[in-house]
Amino acid sequence: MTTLYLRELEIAQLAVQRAAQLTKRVFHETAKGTVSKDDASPVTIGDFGAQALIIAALRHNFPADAVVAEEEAAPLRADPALRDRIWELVRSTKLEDVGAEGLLGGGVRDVDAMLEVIDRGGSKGGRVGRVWAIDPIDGTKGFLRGGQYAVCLGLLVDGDVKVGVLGCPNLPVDDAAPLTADIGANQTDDEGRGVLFSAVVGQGATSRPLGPGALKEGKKIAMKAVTDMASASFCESVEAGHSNQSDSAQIAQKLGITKPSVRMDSQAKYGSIARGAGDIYLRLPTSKTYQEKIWDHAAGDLIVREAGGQVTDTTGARLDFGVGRTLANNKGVVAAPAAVHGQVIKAVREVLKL
Ligand SMILES: Nc1ncnc2c1ncn2[C@@H]1O[C@H](COP(=O)(O)OS(=O)(=O)O)[C@@H](OP(=O)(O)O)[C@H]1O
Ligand SMILES: [Mg+2]
Ligand SMILES: [Mg+2]
Ligand SMILES: [Mg+2]
Repeated sequence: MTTLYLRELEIAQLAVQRAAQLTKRVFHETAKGTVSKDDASPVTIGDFGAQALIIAALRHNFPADAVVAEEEAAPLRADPALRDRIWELVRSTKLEDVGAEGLLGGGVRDVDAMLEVIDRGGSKGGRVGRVWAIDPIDGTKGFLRGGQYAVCLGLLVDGDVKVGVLGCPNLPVDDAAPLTADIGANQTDDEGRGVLFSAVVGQGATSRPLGPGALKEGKKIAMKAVTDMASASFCESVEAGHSNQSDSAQIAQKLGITKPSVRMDSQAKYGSIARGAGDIYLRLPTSKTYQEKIWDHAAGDLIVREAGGQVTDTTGARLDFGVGRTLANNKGVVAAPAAVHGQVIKAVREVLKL
């Protein structure tokens, strides 16, 4: 039993590590090739490049698996200059460890293969079979602002998350480092930064340095016990449009939480609470129509649950990853240590009148 999903875990970790090397290069460039998508959200050359490298690694190792990924190649087909900038990044990003690079299949053949591989992320998802969920850069706005972002990869089997990996280049390596108020801006990936969170179902969650060298043994991580709500705080989005701020203030008041929320972009929030640096992840619906995307939650959901947490929507129902590309059956997210999750949900339901 203990070797279950071992190969999937190894490939996922290496694929995320390699993709994060690409995003780190873009993070340090002033011109990030930002394009605005139809929903007015940004995407950069880093998002496209990381998606190409991750899908290439998955296709080499698990050619029969379906892939649900956030980005598509259409804007690159319409803009050869943008396409060529991404190709240059993809072509030249390799793992230092030749053996590890070989395991990933050695990258992408040419520029046309890159466009093709990016568009392999268009699966509908669903309840049956193996589906990889990819967010090549989660928290693109944070990435552009110099805040937190994450490279995210999860494996769903028949709708359940079995493997989750999060690469967070701008979080401290040290699991015990406290979360500072300015974690959402002016971050670096200097020495001491860059962490890779992983989990396999039934086998716990770990953290280890993200790179650039060979991946070291992971350390088990666990959520911090919340014994007193007065010393706890919420971990929430930076973007006000992604989580309802006035509802969260009322919920905090009901629970007796007095500390301000820690604001951080991306699934770095899930990783941070899973290792006990933060307490409770709260994401409250801002609109009746927005459906959360599976790639924004799959890896984080498993990592938190394997670290001793519970992850549900605002009604207390588990996140349902088996209904397609979105979490159509869920509204919002509440992730907390198992012992206090029920108490948090009660307050959320009262305030949201659920
Ligand atoms: N309206 C609305 N409501 C909720 N969530 C939304 C909404 N619009 C976008 N998104 C998704 O939010 C992803 C980033 O989420 P976070 O809130 O964790 O980070 S951030 O503080 O907003 O950067 C972000 O992921 P990326 O696009 O990968 O950055 C979006 O998928
Ligand atoms: Mg996006
Ligand atoms: Mg995202
Ligand atoms: Mg993204």
